[in-house]
Amino acid sequence: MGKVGVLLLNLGGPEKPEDVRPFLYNLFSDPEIIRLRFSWMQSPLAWFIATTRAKKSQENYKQIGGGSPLRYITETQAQALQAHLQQKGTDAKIYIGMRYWHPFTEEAIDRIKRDGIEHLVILPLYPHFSISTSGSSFRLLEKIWQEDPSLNRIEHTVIPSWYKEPKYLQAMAQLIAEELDKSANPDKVHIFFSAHGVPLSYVTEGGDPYQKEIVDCTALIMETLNRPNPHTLAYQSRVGPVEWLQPYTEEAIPELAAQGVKDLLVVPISFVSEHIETLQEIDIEYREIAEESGIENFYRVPALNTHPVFIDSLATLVEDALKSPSVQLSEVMHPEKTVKMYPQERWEWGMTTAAEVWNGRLAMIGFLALLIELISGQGPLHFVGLL
Ligand SMILES: C=CC1=C(C)c2cc3[nH]c(cc4nc(cc5[nH]c(cc1n2)c(C)c5CCC(=O)O)C(CCC(=O)O)=C4C)c(C)c3C=C
Ligand SMILES: [Fe+2]
Repeated sequence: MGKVGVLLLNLGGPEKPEDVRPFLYNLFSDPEIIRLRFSWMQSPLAWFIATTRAKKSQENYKQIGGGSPLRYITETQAQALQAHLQQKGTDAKIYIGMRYWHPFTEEAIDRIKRDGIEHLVILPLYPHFSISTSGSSFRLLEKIWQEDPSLNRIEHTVIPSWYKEPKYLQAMAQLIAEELDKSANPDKVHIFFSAHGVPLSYVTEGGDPYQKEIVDCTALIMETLNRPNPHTLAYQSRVGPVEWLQPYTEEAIPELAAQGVKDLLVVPISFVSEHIETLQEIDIEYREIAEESGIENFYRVPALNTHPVFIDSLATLVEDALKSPSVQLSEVMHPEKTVKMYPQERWEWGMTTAAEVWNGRLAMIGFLALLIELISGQGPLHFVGLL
């Protein structure tokens, strides 16, 4: 086999306070994160949300040292994976492609080309598929491939999701068991799986398999753990006014406390690395909510980071992908698939729901224009460079 590369995909995170606003701008500019009918609205809206959210978000990052550890952890995972693959007899170079911050996916592809990689395994560091995470990165890669025909000489294969990989499940169960055993009464601890949420419409309208994969994964981890503890699954990190997957973590914790739970072990389930949503949101915000509601012992399972069994599971995924028939980006993202990246709406005349939605949208556009003018001191036409 010729030169092998592995592209690890992740979201990326701001490394210092000044990075927060541009990072948020990149994130909210992504149509897979905020779905808008008019693409020209995406940039002004991303600018508006990034500007208004930056201060709060910077304060959160300050509580964990000023920036996200995601780049550093992903780099150590990449080194560990490269060394482990080498040990097992597979010579592969590992690349990191972040979606919204450095090192960007585009930079990784440039390096892959420069290094003359002939076989590329595309492995998202998200065990579960969501339109908003792996889907968004695959969509970007598809665009990069379409714009650069020279990439077609690289044979690529995609691993869309991999939460069933037995060593991944073992690593999760091992970490949970270690935390349980720190408690005075391990069997009484309530295991609380906290997954990153997504807007409900991603699942109900967009066909995102994310919720199903999270539910399946939770059951598989409990089966692998093989302990008698009660458990709950809830969703964290809601952003904006729309309904997200429920139950919400911040509501489920007080409910458990009201039912008499005193020992709670939080398991971050959608992430494989420590980042703001484990270090700040769970360790600080949810701990506070838990303690105020009467939970006496609040524990948290660490993220997998470079856990050797987890690195072994990533290596197995890469080895299996190289041996199996390739899965093309176009197959994962094909519009005929049940996952709809941009849900299409059908227009009907009359006093229909579609008309109501459109009236609401036009009103929102007017309101947004007013807000932009209030904040920037310039009207929307100035803002988009037309005046
Ligand atoms: C499986 C993981 C993730 C899903 C699903 C996901 C969806 C999703 N996220 C937002 C909004 C934000 N996410 C932010 C940061 C962030 N999110 C994930 C993972 C998932 N997001 C990671 C790994 C990170 C990076 C964390 C870091 O350490 O820097 C942020 C920025 C932080 C903040 O201001 O709260 C936002 C905003 C949406 C809207 C969404 C689904 C549509
Ligand atoms: Fe997120």
